[in-house]
Amino acid sequence: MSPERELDRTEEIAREQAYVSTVYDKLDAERKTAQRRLTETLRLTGGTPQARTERDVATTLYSDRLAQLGSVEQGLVFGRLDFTPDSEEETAYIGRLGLFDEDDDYRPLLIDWRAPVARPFYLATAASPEGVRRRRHIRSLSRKVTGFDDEILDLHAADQGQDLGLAGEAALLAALERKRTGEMSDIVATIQAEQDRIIRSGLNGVMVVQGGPGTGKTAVALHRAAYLLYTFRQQLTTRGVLVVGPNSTFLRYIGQVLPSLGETGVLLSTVGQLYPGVEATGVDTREAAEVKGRLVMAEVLANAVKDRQRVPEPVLEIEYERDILRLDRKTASDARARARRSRRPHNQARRVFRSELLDALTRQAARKLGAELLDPRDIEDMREELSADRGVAAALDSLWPELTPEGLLDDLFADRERLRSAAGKLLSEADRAHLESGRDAKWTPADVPLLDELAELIGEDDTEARAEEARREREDRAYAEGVLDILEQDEEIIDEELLRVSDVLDAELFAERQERRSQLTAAQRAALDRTWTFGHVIIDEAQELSAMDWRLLMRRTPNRSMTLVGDVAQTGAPGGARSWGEVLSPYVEDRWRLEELTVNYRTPAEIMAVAARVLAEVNPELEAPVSVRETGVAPWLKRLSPNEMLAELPSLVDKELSAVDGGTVAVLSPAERIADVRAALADVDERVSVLTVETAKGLEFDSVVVLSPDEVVAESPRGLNDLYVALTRATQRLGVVQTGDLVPALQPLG
Ligand SMILES: Nc1ncnc2c1ncn2[C@@H]1O[C@H](COP(=O)(O)OP(=O)(O)OP(=O)(O)O)[C@@H](O)[C@H]1O
Repeated sequence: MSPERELDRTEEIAREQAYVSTVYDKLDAERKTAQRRLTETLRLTGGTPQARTERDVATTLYSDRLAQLGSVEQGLVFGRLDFTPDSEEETAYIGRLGLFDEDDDYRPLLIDWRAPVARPFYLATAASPEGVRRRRHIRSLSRKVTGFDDEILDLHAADQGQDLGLAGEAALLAALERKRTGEMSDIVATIQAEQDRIIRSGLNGVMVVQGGPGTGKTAVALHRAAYLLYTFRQQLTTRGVLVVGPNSTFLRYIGQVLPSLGETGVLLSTVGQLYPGVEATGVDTREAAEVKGRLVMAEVLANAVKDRQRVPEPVLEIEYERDILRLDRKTASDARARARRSRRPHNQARRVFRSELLDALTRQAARKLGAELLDPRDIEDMREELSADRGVAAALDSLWPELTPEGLLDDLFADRERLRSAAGKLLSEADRAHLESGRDAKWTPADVPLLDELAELIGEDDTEARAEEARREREDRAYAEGVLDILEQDEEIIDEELLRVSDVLDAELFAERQERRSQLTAAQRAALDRTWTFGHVIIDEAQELSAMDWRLLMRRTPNRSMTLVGDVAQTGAPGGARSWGEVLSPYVEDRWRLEELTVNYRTPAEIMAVAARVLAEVNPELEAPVSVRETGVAPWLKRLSPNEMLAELPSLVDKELSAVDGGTVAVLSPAERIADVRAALADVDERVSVLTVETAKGLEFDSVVVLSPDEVVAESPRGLNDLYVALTRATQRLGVVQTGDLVPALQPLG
């Protein structure tokens, strides 16, 4: 760069610094105001219940605002748009949130990246500039502007990224070259046009985002959550947004992205965490997980519940008051048919069944005593006595017991006969054997959708609990009103005191109601409530979900406002998706829209060439995404015996660590060898992760070493898909250690 141009740049940086500093000053002022208001609100005490509610709302509001203002510190201002002279727009600065100058007629100082005005920052191209003359990416470190990259959007200007339609190519490449830390970063400054369209797509309906590895599906999904919360805040804050990921390692990896965008009201969860009260820490065998995920399990479970609704074969004798009552098959069958016809879940229909049988037993007992001698009141008393009798209760329970989802599922998998009866022809003997032998003492993630299905089938008999709650509320109110009456009649009590007492009484009732509604955010409440339904659900790595997982998630999204992101070419789960249509048709038929991402931002071209050969073996019709960059570093392959591999791993990993100079390294191993590999790398640097391919899904590392690829392929029916996933985790370097046969697709490496 010539000295003059260098000087110009320095001056330009100083000008940008002055503006950016003004924006930070405004941020500081906003923080101070929010803090002051919060402190003032917290200081207030007493007042009417109405005032207290208002105070609670204000406290939440100011705390949220403070958290939001605190989260946008880094890279607050990252873009600037200059428009053509004939455009009506003025120069606009784009950043992580919107800030306005109240003293200057609310002139925007900074425009939130999600606002419609910011859109040209992501969409404008030389061919379609949208009134933009220049797009500038501002680089900064803490509050200091360190540089900028300009793009002049006129047709004569060179547009290097034209082939792939990249916006802000220099800033994008700088972001992609950055060393990975083990936590995903946001991409607000460099969102690309094809991604922007998906992020800002409307709230309603089911949208599927299909894209190969590294195309930014996860990034897009999270930015979409932030966009939807910004644009449809009213609608979404009450019901909340759920983001589902494949496992907790993945959730930790993405956990910081939304907070860094100032959004904390999103529940991140795996399917296995969506059944409150159950921690699914067990592990299924691959085969057991596959069987548990099949759609027929819904029928098997429905049968299992029906099997617990029995009738006597042929007569049940019940001892009652030194006599014997007889319950025959026909009476019980009629009662069962009536209870089932009520279409209520098992525990609620149980009431109908019991009531029918108590009627029958009362008639029988009355006949024995000579029914003509009894009046209706005697008969009613007799029914109550029968209902309270332990022997009778036990007999009725033996026919139609109260069930819990956990109890029933445990019994089903532990009892060969029960399972055989419920499965009928739906499961083969081998399938059933997988369910029995694959049992873990702990619940597994694949059990969770089964428990959820059972919770629907079994239901909860909350008649008494609800009646009790209503009674308590009535009593409290009556008591409060009674006391107030007394106080009003007592002339000795002065008005002020009367007011105070009435406040306390009402406040007590109010507090009780509040306790139930609670001050938690929608996301927090949703996490505690199995029957919660969300305003929008985003599912990442959606191709991995089983049919039973889908049933659970669809129950949580009755409005079908969903974003599903995934790649059917990366499906590793044996029960995972082969096509999106197949997965969705039971729920929305063909009413879903497909968006595709085509550019790979993660994996350099050299590595992608290797991965693409594996993909061609999976299915020659599938196309690998196009890499956005090259590194000039060829992937390496080493042939070693298994023992040599374990011995050499520490030094191989050390070499990779120094090659990525402060970046991250992953060693991806077949599941069979993972324990040995972990032991061999026990003392290694914390930037090294040792993982199976399954747990590496969705993650990325600067360098990846794949061990024994032939075993990865052999380990599962979708082994080639797994190998494809493994090879595409790298952002810079790839190595392969071969211990057995060479996988044909990797031949050119050797
Ligand atoms: N527009 C962008 N600007 C900067 N970085 C980006 C952009 N899009 C994607 N990336 C980066 O590319 C990498 C891959 O993105 P992401 O993990 O979202 O891809 P993915 O499609 O979910 O991949 P996979 O299916 O392999 O898990 C991440 O590091 C992400 O930050």
